[in-house]
Amino acid sequence: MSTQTTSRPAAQETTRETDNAHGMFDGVDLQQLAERIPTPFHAYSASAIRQRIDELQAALAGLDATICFAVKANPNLAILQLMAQAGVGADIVSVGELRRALNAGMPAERIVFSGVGKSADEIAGALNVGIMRFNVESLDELHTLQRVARAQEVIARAAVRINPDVDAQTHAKISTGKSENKFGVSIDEARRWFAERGQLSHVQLDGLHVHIGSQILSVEPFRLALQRVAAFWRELEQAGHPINSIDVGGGLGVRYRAGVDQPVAAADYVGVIREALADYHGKLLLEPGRYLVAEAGVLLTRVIRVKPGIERNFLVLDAAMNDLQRPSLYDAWHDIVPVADEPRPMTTYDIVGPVCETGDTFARARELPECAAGDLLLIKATGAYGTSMASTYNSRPLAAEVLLQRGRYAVVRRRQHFEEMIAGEQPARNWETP
Ligand SMILES: Cc1ncc(COP(=O)(O)O)c(C=O)c1O
Ligand SMILES: N[C@@H](CCCC[NH3+])C(=O)O
Repeated sequence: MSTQTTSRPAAQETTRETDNAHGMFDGVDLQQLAERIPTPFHAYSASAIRQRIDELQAALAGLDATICFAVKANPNLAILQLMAQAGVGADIVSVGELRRALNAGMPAERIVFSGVGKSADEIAGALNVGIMRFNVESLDELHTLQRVARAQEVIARAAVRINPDVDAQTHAKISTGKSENKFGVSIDEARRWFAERGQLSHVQLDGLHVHIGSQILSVEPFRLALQRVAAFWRELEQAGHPINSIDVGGGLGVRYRAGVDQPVAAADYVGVIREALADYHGKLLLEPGRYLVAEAGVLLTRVIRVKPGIERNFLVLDAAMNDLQRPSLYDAWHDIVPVADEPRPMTTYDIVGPVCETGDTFARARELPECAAGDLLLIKATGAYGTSMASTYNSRPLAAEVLLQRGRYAVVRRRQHFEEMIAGEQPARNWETP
């Protein structure tokens, strides 16, 4: 799919914190943990998240850069708190995410608002708390921002999201930087915005933003997109439109399949940013989501039963597509391993959940040590876009989330009660005419 063109070795295959050999994860014995917390549940390693933040911050040393974590990757308050404590801000796409970021202690001046569908109410809410910047994705949105800011008698800071027409070489559903995608505007359109920005009395349009997609495993798409943004920035400077902030988006890929995926190291990624924007000395923003949290998370699940099917052997787990959608939605690979480290003969299973559709499949024809009912398994690299995309499909309550740190654990979301799941629903009693 993509080629690794950098000379530096890719990010290390395992780290001390994320090493789950012998059933340990951030110093916690997962067998013991699963005695305390009913499966399925998500576990995150705080140490592994901090390690990723440190890696990226170290790579950015000397630059005027702020990391704004893409909240959509994992909006758990404890995760956001961890980010806030490390000086990381937020990239939000809804007022729900804004509220989470503020509740977690992220200062408004470290929050950027992206997305093609910001409503006037959402814009008003974000302006009210004084967020750092809006990444504006259409002319209509720019006019709405001007209108709302004027009504509030404030100046909104804005960046135009450029669609650079670059193929991120990733899954089509998570590619965002091609001209056929709904995101951003062309450089031609952005040029017109700047030419006419004198008409914007309440919007300070002085930023550029680009985000070409997610789970990107090569530096080349980043390089190409940034070169296009940099050329446009130079053109704007010469035309007398100073740019104070360039937001390079997120998209850095992670290792879902050991021995196969070769993620780009943070230093190489930042190297590309430094190179493409060598003559730019303003503020830099980054919006990584997956890179900071994916490999720091695992989904713990037990085998309900082994079912010999007509053509295949099925391993039926207590986790399902409602707990982790990625395999069903994108045919995504996640490594799956037994927690117990005993030698057993290998066998081949289709690994499935209890939900009533064939798409509820975590892996097809996967080689695993022979399993039995009650065995504890780990589905790996589920820290990003796991719980954030979870649902209660088949009326399965949302799973618990647990934060681990050097041998200790804290439940950061308890398993949803059935009553909570149906809260707000009611029989059709009071019929009204609109
Ligand atoms: C605007 C924007 N920024 C950042 C991200 C985070 O992406 P990732 O999790 O791939 O780093 C996304 C999602 O792709 C996005 O749409
Ligand atoms: N939900 C996607 C990533 C989407 C990125 C958001 N812009 C995934 O699980 O891979």
